[in-house]
Amino acid sequence: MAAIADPAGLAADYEAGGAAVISVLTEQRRFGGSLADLEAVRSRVDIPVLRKDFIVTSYQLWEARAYGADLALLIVAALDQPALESLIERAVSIGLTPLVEVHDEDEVDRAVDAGAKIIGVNARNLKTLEVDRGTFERLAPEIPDGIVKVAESGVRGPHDLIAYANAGADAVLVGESLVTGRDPKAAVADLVAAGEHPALRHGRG
Ligand SMILES: O=P(O)(O)OC[C@@H](O)[C@@H](O)c1c[nH]c2ccccc12
Repeated sequence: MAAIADPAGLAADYEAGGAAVISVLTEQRRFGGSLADLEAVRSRVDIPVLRKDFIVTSYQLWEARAYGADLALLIVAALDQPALESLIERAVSIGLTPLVEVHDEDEVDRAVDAGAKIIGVNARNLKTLEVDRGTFERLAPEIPDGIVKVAESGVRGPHDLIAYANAGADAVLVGESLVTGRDPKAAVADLVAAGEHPALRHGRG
């Protein structure tokens, strides 16, 4: 994955471009992120910040809160069902909104059963890092109405965002294409404009 020289500066560009939430990868060993990045981003932007990491203990939720996160990613594949349930509950109780990440039908069921209110369908296989853009379209119908649906990974530009929106996505989580692009603020603004197109309002918002 691309290294980010100045995460807080990049986050400020995303905010200026109209991003609704900033996701900060804090996983160090595989992805080179840090809690210092989370703290730096938090102090630079006014919009909500998501801690993106492999969270498996409630301590990591407290940590997320202490370093300024508003949301925390909970990856279903990394957790057994009792752990998923207790981490969702704990997150909510300390004022963190959980974004519950799934990769297949079985994980959707587990997320729903555990009480997830926001589910992210990650098109990227976390073992191979390969992206299958059909994943969201396949899983979205399995997610009950009333749960916010986030399409994660693989958004190269407005075209992919529109495809996800047409498949039922309420939001998208975008990493690589913004990190490696030339003008992150303009790239976010293009995505936001595409997402606001009236033709995409299928009875939502
Ligand atoms: O870089 P992309 O394809 O735009 O994807 C962003 C995000 O979905 C992806 O980075 C991600 C989602 N969940 C994760 C968990 C761990 C590491 C990375 C991720």
